Amino acid sequence: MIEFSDVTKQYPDGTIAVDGLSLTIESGSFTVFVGPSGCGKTTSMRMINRMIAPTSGTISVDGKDITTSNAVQLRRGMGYVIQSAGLLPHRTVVDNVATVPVLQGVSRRAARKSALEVLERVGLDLALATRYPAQLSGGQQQRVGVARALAADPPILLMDEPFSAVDPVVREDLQNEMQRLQAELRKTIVFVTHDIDEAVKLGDKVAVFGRGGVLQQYDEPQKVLASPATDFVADFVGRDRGYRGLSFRTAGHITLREVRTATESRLKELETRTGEWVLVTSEDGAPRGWVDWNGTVAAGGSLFPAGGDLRQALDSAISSPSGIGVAIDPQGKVVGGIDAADVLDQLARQRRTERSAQQ
Ligand SMILES: Nc1ncnc2c1ncn2[C@@H]1O[C@H](COP(=O)(O)OP(=O)(O)OP(=O)(O)O)[C@@H](O)[C@H]1O
Repeated sequence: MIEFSDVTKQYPDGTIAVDGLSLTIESGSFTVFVGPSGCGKTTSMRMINRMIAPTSGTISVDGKDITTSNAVQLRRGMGYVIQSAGLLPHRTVVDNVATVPVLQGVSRRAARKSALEVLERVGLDLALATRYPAQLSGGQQQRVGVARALAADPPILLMDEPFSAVDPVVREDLQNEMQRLQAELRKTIVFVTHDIDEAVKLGDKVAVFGRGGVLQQYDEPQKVLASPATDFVADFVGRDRGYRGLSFRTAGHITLREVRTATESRLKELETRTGEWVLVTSEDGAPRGWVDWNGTVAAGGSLFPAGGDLRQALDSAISSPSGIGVAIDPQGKVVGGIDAADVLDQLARQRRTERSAQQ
């Protein structure tokens, strides 16, 4: 457990970066510090591993005031990942990951062996292990950065905007990987971002910081979206918060619609009525796109993993040229369709149930 008690940081030039922060971070939880630039997220995070000292207040880890531990010792229990990955340019990937264990006295051979295991765990192709950082893409470098932070198996992981510098597709991959890893490892993670979407996706809890380093709200992400504590939070989470909130609601109860399908090889024989769309699939049932009643082929929209959330369901419907979202099973085969009205009905039903449970 990490505990901030009335922590303030004022820099020598008078800037108050963090103002009276009190916050408890449970062990094994994924906590995201989010807020606009300059609101004290990084300063707060760096006070946890004593890279920055508070002006007043105390921070404790597992009940122990961190100023009573040796800073080097303290940092051994905390992996640290930064935006630029921060890899050593003249060391290979595997040696970058092995660095900290070697410094801690593990033999080079044993450290390399476990470095390869960690690299595999973060989803890096092991063929890249003998490359130098400059020979990797930004996304691959970030995976190595995460592997390096995990190499000494620290209970706490501090991550400062780790995925900000990569493109949105790679970023989503890295976020998914992080969720998978955390389900496996259950570290205490503190993650800084200015992206509210990233925060609500990854966080068990989200701490929204405002101007002057004042904590505005510390809550589960769905609560931050549904009931912003201040105007600042409402403004920061933005107009799409209703749509974002759908990602916390299951679409598992929606009955899928039947969708007319045709394999690519049978397209020529297809007869359709006006207004009818047919979903084109591969021979093994994976969706390929849609064809309309004139025989015009259109690319498909996003796919809805059956049993997923309402946001995925709605997005699949509204991004589909036919208006019908395509639901797929874990093998990627089409299992049915979903339209936007089904999603809105389900939302209304869930809300009614919640309201009657509250009464
Ligand atoms: N060494 C320093 N000296 C003086 N002021 C500083 C110093 N480091 C940060 N600040 C100021 O403290 C405030 C908080 O900065 P901090 O980096 O913690 O914010 P942040 O929320 O992490 O921002 P960003 O998302 O831009 O990194 C800002 O006003 C910043 O300019």
